[in-house]
Amino acid sequence: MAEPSLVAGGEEPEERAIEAALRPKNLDDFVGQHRVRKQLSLVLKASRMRGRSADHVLFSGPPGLGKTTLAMIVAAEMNAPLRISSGPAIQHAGDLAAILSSLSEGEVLFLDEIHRMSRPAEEMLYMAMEDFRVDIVVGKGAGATAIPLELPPFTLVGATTRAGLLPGPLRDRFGFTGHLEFYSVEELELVLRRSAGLLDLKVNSAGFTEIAGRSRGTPRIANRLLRRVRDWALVHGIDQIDARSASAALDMYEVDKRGLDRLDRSVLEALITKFGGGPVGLSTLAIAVGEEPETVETVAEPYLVREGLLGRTPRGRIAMAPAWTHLGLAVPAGVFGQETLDLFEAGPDDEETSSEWVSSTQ
Ligand SMILES: Nc1ncnc2c1ncn2[C@@H]1O[C@H](COP(=O)(O)OP(=O)(O)OP(=O)(O)O)[C@@H](O)[C@H]1O
Ligand SMILES: [Mg+2]
Repeated sequence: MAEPSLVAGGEEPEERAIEAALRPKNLDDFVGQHRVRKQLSLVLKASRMRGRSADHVLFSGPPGLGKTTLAMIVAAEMNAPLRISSGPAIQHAGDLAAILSSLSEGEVLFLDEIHRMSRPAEEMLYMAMEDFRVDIVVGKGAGATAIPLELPPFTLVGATTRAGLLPGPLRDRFGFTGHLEFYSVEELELVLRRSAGLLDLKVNSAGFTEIAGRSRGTPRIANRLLRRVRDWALVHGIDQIDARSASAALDMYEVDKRGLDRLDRSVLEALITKFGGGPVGLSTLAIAVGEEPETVETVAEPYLVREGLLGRTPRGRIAMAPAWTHLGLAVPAGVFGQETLDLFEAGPDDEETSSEWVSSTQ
């Protein structure tokens, strides 16, 4: 199997440590997402004025856009302690009861990947969110009794890459939902400027623009590419990074002008050269590029679909007209353009193509 992609990245501890170091610590440092930021700021300010813990908050959106960062900012802005857990870590209602019963007044509980919590835990959470109370069940079968337990007021901050998978009753119990959008190139330039300052790196405006344009609308990717450009500059003895050095560095890492990496391009190349543009089934396509179907589906496809380069149809994957152009090939007659893709996207209950963005990590 190929090495982890630069764009999809990995979960190495070093990676996480750097990510933590670059995280904005307050709302003023958080770039972009103006609507969410303004609304959240108001919610937090009002709770501070009332002297109460803030309403429960949900952040949704694709990976790497700042959900965890915002959860930490909520706690910081409320001057409250923060407890972190996640849906997959809470498999039994008892796991959740243990966390809830040890919260202190005003504490912020961050539940990442909240859509992956077990059903019984989820039901316990409903009551905790609404009434600040849980029923602890003691014993089994007919002799089981529920002992009610009062909880101190707390703020739940949930994060999910798949808001569509959250049950309605859970979604309704959040007082505020912030949906994060992909960032513009200009916003990513600001993210990069801030990170370059923290990393003590000299980059000129054109250099920032070059990196931002290849970052797939995602701050996490922007920061990652910046670090690779930094390595390249160091090795090549370059002091001030400009568009040319940024571009040479990212070309070397095989991240192209559109943010596509090696895997993305080999998927498109295989689709076009081996299968005449498709349709071809996912597993056949995956074999052709020497990857697991899941990797192709979750790592490469979401961005290719978003960029209008690849279409998912009931009969398999197809290359869209811009895919030929992107690879420098002439578009053959009869190839699907964007209008046709929109037709496929219209299917109401095909989750992968709903307007709600679908995580590339699940
Ligand atoms: N608005 C922003 N301004 C500056 N930096 C940001 C912003 N949003 C995200 N980042 C940076 O991107 C990195 C990833 O953000 P974060 O971990 O919050 O994403 P996430 O939405 O929680 O992703 P995941 O769904 O994978 O958990 C952080 O290290 C942070 O430095
Ligand atoms: Mg996160």
